Order: sequence, then C-alpha cells, then structure tokens
Amino acid sequence: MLVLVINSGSSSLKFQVRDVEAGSVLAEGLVEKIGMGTGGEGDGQPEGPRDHAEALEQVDAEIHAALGDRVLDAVGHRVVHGGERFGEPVLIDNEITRAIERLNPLAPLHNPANVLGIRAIAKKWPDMPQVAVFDTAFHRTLPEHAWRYAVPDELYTNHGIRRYGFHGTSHEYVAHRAAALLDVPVDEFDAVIAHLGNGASVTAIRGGQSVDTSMGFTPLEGLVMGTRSGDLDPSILVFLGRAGWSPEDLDSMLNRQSGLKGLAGNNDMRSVVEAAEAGDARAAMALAVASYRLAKYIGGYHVAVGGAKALVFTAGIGENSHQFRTLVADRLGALGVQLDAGLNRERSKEPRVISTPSSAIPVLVVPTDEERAIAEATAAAVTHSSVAP
Ligand SMILES: Nc1ncnc2c1ncn2[C@@H]1O[C@H](COP(=O)(O)OP(=O)(O)O)[C@@H](O)[C@H]1O
Ligand SMILES: CC(=O)OP(=O)(O)O
Ligand SMILES: [Mg+2]
Repeated sequence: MLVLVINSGSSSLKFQVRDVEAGSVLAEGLVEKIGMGTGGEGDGQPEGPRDHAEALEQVDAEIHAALGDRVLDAVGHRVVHGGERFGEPVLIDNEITRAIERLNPLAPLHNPANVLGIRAIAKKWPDMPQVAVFDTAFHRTLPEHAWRYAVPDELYTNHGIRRYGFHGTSHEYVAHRAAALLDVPVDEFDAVIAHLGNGASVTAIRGGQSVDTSMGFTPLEGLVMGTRSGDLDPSILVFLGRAGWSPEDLDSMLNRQSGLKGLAGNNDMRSVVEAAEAGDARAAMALAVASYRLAKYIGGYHVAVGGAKALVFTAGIGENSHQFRTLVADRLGALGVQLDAGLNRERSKEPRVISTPSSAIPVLVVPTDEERAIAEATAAAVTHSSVAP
C-alpha cells in the first residue's frame, strides 16, 4: 500500500511517500516558512507558500515524480490533539475533521495546521481515504492519579481539563525499538523516554505502556522547549492578567517567546550549545535550566515505573546533541547513570547504547520515525475499514 504521510507543523509541512509492505520511502521532504513573509526589504512577496494548500501544490510535483505510474492508496496525518474521544487512528470524514477542529484551542501551534492539511488533501483528491493518527492516543493508559489536575472536579467533567500527553506515536515506536535492542519483551519493558525536539516531552513506560508523561492539557506543560516555557507557577498568569496582559499575549509569551528562545534568544539547540561553548552566559544558563528540569523528571519517572530498565533519548536534540545528553547525565549521578564519552559522541542513525557497562541502567539513543509509524497505522486503518461488514 502506498501512503502519503503528512506532518503539518505551525509553519512547516513534512511529508513522506511510503510503500508500507516494502518498508521503503519513495519520496520525502520539508516545506518551511508557510505563511511567513520575508520580513526584509524584498519585493514584498512571501518567502514561503501562503498556506498549507499552496505548500501541498509545491510538493505535488515531487510526489508525482516519485510515484511514476503507481497511485496513492491513502493519506495519513499526524494529528497532535485527539482529546478524550480519539484513542485509535480513525478514517477521516467531515464530522471527524470538525471534531479535530474543535480541539484547536488545546493545541494552538499544531491542530489548526493539521486541519488545514486534511482539508487541502480533501479538496485535491476528494475520494482519497485519509487517516488521522493522534499524538495523544498512546497516553490513554495513564492512570487517573497521573492525568488528574487537583482543581475542582467540574473543570474536568464540564470542560475536559485533564492531562492528555503528546508525542505518543514517537514514544510508542521508540519503546518498541528500545525493548528490542535490549532483548526485553516490550510488555515487560520499564523505561524513561525523553523525546527532545522543538517540542519536548518525557514519558514513564511501565510494561510497555505510558503511565505518566510531562505534557498535559496542551503541549506546553513539562520540559523547557525551543519556544515553550514548560512548567511554571500558574499564579504568574493571574499576576500578568491583572497587569493587563490579554489571553493572546499570554499564549504567545508561553508558547512562542519562552523556553530556550526566552532564556538565550535562540530556539535552536545547535546555536544555543555553540553560544554556550563560546562563553555566552545566558546560553549556558538556558542549558542548565533545561537539563536540570529534565533530570528532575527522569528521577521522578524512575520512581513512577518502579525502577527504569533504561533511559532513552530520541528526536532532534535527543538523537544529535551529545552535549545536551552529557549535561543531563551529569545530573543523574544519584541513579548511577554513566555515559561512555566515546559512544556518546559517535554519530549514527542506528539505535545504540551510549552508557558504560558499569552504568546502573543502560542509556540508549533510539532514532524516532513518526512517519513510518503513521504510515503503518494508516494502512492498518484503511485495510480494517475495507474488510469491516
Ligand atoms: N546536530 C544537531 N545537534 C544538536 N541539535 C540538533 C542537531 N540537529 C537537530 N538538532 C535540534 O533538534 C531540534 C529539532 O528537533 P525535531 O525533532 O526536528 O523537532 P520538531 O519535530 O519539533 O520540529 C532543534 O532544537 C535542533 O537544534
Ligand atoms: C506535540 C508537540 O509538541 O509536537 P512538536 O514537537 O512536533 O512541536
Ligand atoms: Mg517532532
């Protein structure tokens, strides 16, 4: 089955065309700066495409060239927020699209772009089966004591205010790969997985299932991220609200102006590490705040899973920044974690162990592959629906 996978970000669109049975990638790419002007003194033309529909037109030629005379069987979308309704991948229709759209306020950087991507495909190929694969789905196994906020009960019952968790497709895929690497059956695998990309979250895995995760009602809670604050005292928002900040001001400050960008002026980990190595004190402090926050979560989740059998790093930073992994591991002395400096610095696309043999638990780097997981889930959902009575 040939599946086009679309991962629409707020300003980017990543795509892959995959042959699911063969496990091969026929085409892949990234369109960036969607809806962004040049901001310079150019001719006033936008630098990137105007919207996600225009971005799809850009990738159309590449997709067609890769397909030759074969045709696409389905499109799979990464959808970040599935609320309480969506615990499995679903075949999309208009009602499902509207249900995803109603969740837009809960994932303001992501769901609106996911909906635009779905509508753009429906317009282009009205009969194409489309499947939504949700970031929240893997975290449906969180016990209630982990997903509850200690606020009046009606906030949950009337407004769905609870912890949902995100990056689930990645955490699930990485849990399976890590368990296989260590030769442990996945349903006996207890671990802590740190997905560190532009958005970042850490998940406690017990018996192969998610039992806690650092993102909550929205993808803002938890770790220090590229532009997101992660955890803070909610009274800060009350304080700023009383001082005249609007909800939009607060949203933008927390989601777009905070994190590494707020602390060090740059949301790209490579630049922050380079600046810190060149002696920039603000960049060094940003790394200290981010690594300290993550180390606290790892310690807590080690307890939550009853003693992790592994610590796993994944996603852009987790897979590539040996410097950031070192900063985190250096704070985990109490857990007996020891990185092998040589293994940690090695670059590879393969899952690997980067700790010493005497480390109390193995530390792994496992490259994530959300696109592969989405393609497989999409093929399964389409096959299932076509054999259903
Ligand atoms: N070689 C590298 N060294 C350090 N950080 C890297 C490297 N490559 C990518 N990153 C970091 O990974 C992050 C992006 O991760 P990614 O998983 O692609 O995020 P997202 O999917 O949220 O866009 C950025 O902070 C980037 O700086
Ligand atoms: C949920 C989330 O934060 O996703 P991303 O890391 O792709 O921004
Ligand atoms: Mg990502």
